[in-house]
Amino acid sequence: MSQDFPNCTVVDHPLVKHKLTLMRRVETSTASFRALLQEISQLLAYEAMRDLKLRDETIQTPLATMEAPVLDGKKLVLVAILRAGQGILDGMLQLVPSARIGHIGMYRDPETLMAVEYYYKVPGQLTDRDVIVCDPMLATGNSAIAALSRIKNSKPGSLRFVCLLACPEGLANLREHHPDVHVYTAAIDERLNEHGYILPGLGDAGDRLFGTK
Ligand SMILES: O=P(O)(O)OC[C@H]1O[C@H](OP(=O)(O)OP(=O)(O)O)[C@H](O)[C@@H]1O
Ligand SMILES: O=c1cc[nH]c(=O)[nH]1
Ligand SMILES: [Mg+2]
Repeated sequence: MSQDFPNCTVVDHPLVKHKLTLMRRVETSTASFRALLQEISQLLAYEAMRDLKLRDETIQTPLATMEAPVLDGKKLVLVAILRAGQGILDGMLQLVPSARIGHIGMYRDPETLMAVEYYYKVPGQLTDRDVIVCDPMLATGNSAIAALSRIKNSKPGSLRFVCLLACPEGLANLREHHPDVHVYTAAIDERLNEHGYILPGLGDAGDRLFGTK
């Protein structure tokens, strides 16, 4: 848990730190950025999924019968905040291919920095499911707050948020609106600039992931 933000776990691992540094570098190509985001998302998932429930199943090894733990992938719902959240979702799906998927389309109004929703498709029945909302950037926190509020209407069994980079302003805002939602991130950067971008950050995650600039 982060010292200043009890609602946040910084996944503080050399592999995560190294890959994040590569992603931050301005000269990193779109192809590398995409591959790195998938890889780092799997490392973040390792922590974010640590307390998922298992059930025992009777299996046969070559030598014996045993009760062995299995995940119920269908109980897990991964929700990407479009566009950039798709990069995290793709990485996590490789670990839990049977997870159910949701998409929330949102963009930030550049003037107000408020989130504008343009798409919502999430499995309807969430009451007995673990939901992980994915978006690489927690900047003002407005997009995450809006997405989490929307999902809470369906009363999920549990709800957590995974990002790549957070900042103090976004974490404080998120904590104020959703104190019950734990955040997993690779790093907490210094601050926001006057345009609502994370410093030092990595720039515009969506544009870097999809090569749109
Ligand atoms: O915490 P916030 O201040 O709300 O900022 C974070 C949001 O900004 C980015 O999305 P963007 O609006 O650029 O959309 P995109 O993913 O389509 O590029 C990012 O992927 C988050 O969704
Ligand atoms: O630094 C930031 C802030 C919001 N969205 C991004 O993609 N990057
Ligand atoms: Mg963007």
